[in-house]
Amino acid sequence: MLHTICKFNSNVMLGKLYLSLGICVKLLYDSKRNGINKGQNVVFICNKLSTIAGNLKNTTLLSGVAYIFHQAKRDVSSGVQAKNMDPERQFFVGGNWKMNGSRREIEDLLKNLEKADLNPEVEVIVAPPSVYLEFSKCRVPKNIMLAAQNCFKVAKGAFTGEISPAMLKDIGIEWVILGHSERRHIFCETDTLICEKVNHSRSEGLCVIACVGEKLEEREAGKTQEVISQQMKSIAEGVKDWSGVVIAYEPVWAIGTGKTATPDQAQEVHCRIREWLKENVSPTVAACTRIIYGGSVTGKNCRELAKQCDVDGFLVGGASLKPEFIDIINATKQK
Ligand SMILES: O=C[C@H](O)COP(=O)(O)O
Repeated sequence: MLHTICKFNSNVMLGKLYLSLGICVKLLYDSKRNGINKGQNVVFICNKLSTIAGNLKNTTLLSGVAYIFHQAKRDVSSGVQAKNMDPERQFFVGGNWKMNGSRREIEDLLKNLEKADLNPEVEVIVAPPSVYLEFSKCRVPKNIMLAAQNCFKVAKGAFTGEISPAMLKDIGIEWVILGHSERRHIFCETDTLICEKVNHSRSEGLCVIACVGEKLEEREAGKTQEVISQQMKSIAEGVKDWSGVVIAYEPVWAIGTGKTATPDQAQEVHCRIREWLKENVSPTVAACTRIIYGGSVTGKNCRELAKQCDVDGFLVGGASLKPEFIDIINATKQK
């Protein structure tokens, strides 16, 4: 896609070429950082270029931008967008450290990740306890991003013990986990509150890993689909721009229990979540949104789970504190 957009004609001046290439690379980088997948890149870059072109005064730069804009638009109308809408979703692995770790342990975990041979095609985040986010920010390897494990629904105020998306952004954090079952069931967070948190986080520019999942009794009562649909509905009500949202399916009965969902069970629910997105949001969002699995993922079971066509990664708890986290990150490499 980048190749297509940057296809210059030989009579474009070298200066314009470099300036324009620089903008393309920057925009592509921004689109990746924002969690935008290949399918959305052309549209994203078109929109950004039109904004830049609208604001620029430098005529040389403007002509370079206009040229790329023209090329990008032409490619969109000639079907490049449609081709890239194939669900090529970048594999995503998150490590949720929950309420674990000390400065020393976190330093070791990050050093081990830095030394590891991680598949560069996988997007990796780790979520330390909030008190260690800034400490981790100074030590996290460049190829890994940080997430908070929670945040509140407003920017500031009298909310003792809470942290806001604005505060997370202020210290350079780009992701947050919301709606985790431990927040739902131990801290009694409702769908309404989760919706408000998702909405506020997205509006502040934080990317969100939004969790859904049924309890054992709900599964046994045949209510999995109903529960997941309700949770998806409240999350979706808080999302206008899906480019920075990852959905984590975490069956509550599989979290920290050693009872992993079978690959078929995971695939069945992931497929239904994608169908839900298709019917209730849009086919594009359904095709581009990563749906990751969480619940007793280990170095041993990750490869079979990763083979499922709608499993786009993992949210890992216990095993993210162990060396096997590296095998989980590399699950697709070892297929
Ligand atoms: O956020 C992660 C999930 O709660 C999974 O935890 P677990 O891998 O320890 O089962």
